[in-house]
Amino acid sequence: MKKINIVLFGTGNVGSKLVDQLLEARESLRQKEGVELNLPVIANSTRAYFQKENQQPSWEADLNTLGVSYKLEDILEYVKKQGYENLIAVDATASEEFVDKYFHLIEAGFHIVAANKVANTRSSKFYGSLRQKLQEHNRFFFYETNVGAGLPIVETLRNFHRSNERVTRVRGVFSGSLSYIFNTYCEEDKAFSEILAEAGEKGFTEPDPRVDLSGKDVARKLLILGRELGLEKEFEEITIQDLVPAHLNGESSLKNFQEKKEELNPFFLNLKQNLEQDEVIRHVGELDVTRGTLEVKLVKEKKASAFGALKHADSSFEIYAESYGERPLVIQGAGAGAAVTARGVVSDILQLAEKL
Ligand SMILES: NC(=O)c1ccc[n+]([C@@H]2O[C@H](COP(=O)([O-])OP(=O)(O)OC[C@H]3O[C@@H](n4cnc5c(N)ncnc54)[C@H](OP(=O)(O)O)[C@@H]3O)[C@@H](O)[C@H]2O)c1
Ligand SMILES: N[C@@H](CCO)C(=O)O
Repeated sequence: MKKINIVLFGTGNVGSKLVDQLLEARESLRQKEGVELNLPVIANSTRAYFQKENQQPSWEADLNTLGVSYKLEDILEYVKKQGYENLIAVDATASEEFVDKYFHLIEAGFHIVAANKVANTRSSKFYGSLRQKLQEHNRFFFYETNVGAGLPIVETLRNFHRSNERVTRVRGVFSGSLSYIFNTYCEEDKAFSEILAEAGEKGFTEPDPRVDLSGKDVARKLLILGRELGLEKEFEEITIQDLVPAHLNGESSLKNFQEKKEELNPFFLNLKQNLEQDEVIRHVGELDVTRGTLEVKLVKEKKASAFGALKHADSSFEIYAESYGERPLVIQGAGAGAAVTARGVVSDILQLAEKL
C-alpha cells in the first residue's frame, strides 16, 4: 500500500470540500488504487489540527476545538518527527504571501498541489526560481485547478506544447463566477449587486469578488496558460478591462466594497439596456499566442452563439491549434464551484501519487 501524507493549507470553500471528498474516497482508493491518503495536518490561516491518522468527518469541529495556533516550522518539525514520506502540501488558500512558503516546503521534502493561482502569476523570475527549486529537490508541482476549476485545460495545453502542436489562440469565458453573474444578469430581472452576492454565496467568486470583477482572476489564468505555452510574459503586460470603480478598488477595504456594491448597478444596467434583443453580455479572455497578446474584456455576444448560449457557471475554452485548423477544440463545463474544484485537486493528488 502506497501511503501519501497530505498537509492541507486552507479550509474554506475548496479546502473543506476537499477534506470531505478525500475522506469519502479513502476506502475505495485503498482497495482500487492501492493508495492510502492520510491527512495528518489541516490548517487555516491561524490554526492547525494535528492528527496522525484516521481523520474523521468531524475534522472541522476538531480543527475549531483541538486546533492550535502554529507557524510553518511547527508543521515541518512535526512531519519530520513522524517520519512521513510522500508528502504533499495542498494550497487551497487565496493568499498572496503563502506561496513564499513553497520554497521551505519543497526543501522539507513536500510536493505541491495548488488551487491558488498566485505562484504561477508572480514575476517570470519567481516562476523560474520556483521551478528551479522543484527540480533541485526532485519535487512535483500540480495546479490543474488554476484554470477552469476541474476542467482539463492546463494539461491539454501542456500536452499540445510538449508534443510540438502549435497552439495559436485560446479564447474563452475563463471565469466561472463571471459566467454565472452575466448569464444570470442577462436572463433575470435582478440588480447586478444581488447576483454578485448570490455568486459569492454559491462559492463561485474569489474570497474577494473584486479579484474576479477587476479582471485579475481571468488575467492570471491567461498568464498561466501563456506560460505553459512558452510565452514569456508578465502580469503587467495584460490588457485588462477593470469593472471595479476606482473608489471601491483594492485601495479600499472589502467591507467597504460589500457595503457599497449597489453603486455598481447603474453601470451594468446601462450596458444591459444597450443590448439588442438577441444579444447578451459575456466576459471573455483571449490569448493570442502568435501576436503575444493577452486581453480580458466584456463583449456583446449573440444569444445563439457558443458563448452567448452558456448557462449557470459554465466556462468555455476554445483552443485553436494547427492540427485542428479553423475549428477549435472546445472544452466546456462548470468553471467554478467548490465541489468541482476540490475534485480537480483530488485528481492532481492522485496523478502525483502515481509518480511517487
Ligand atoms: N471557488 C472556486 O471555484 C475555485 C476554483 C479554482 C480555484 N480556486 C482557488 O482556490 C483557492 C481557495 O478558494 P476558496 O473559495 O476556498 O477560498 P476561501 O473560502 O476564502 O478559503 C481560503 C482559506 O485559506 C485560508 N488561508 C488564508 N491564508 C492562509 C495562510 N497563509 N495559511 C493557511 N491558510 C490560509 C483561510 O483561512 P481563514 O479561514 O483562517 O481565513 C481559508 O480557510 C483560491 O486560491 C481560489 O482562487 C477556487
Ligand atoms: N473565481 C474563479 C474561481 C475559479 O478559479 C472563477 O470564477 O473562475
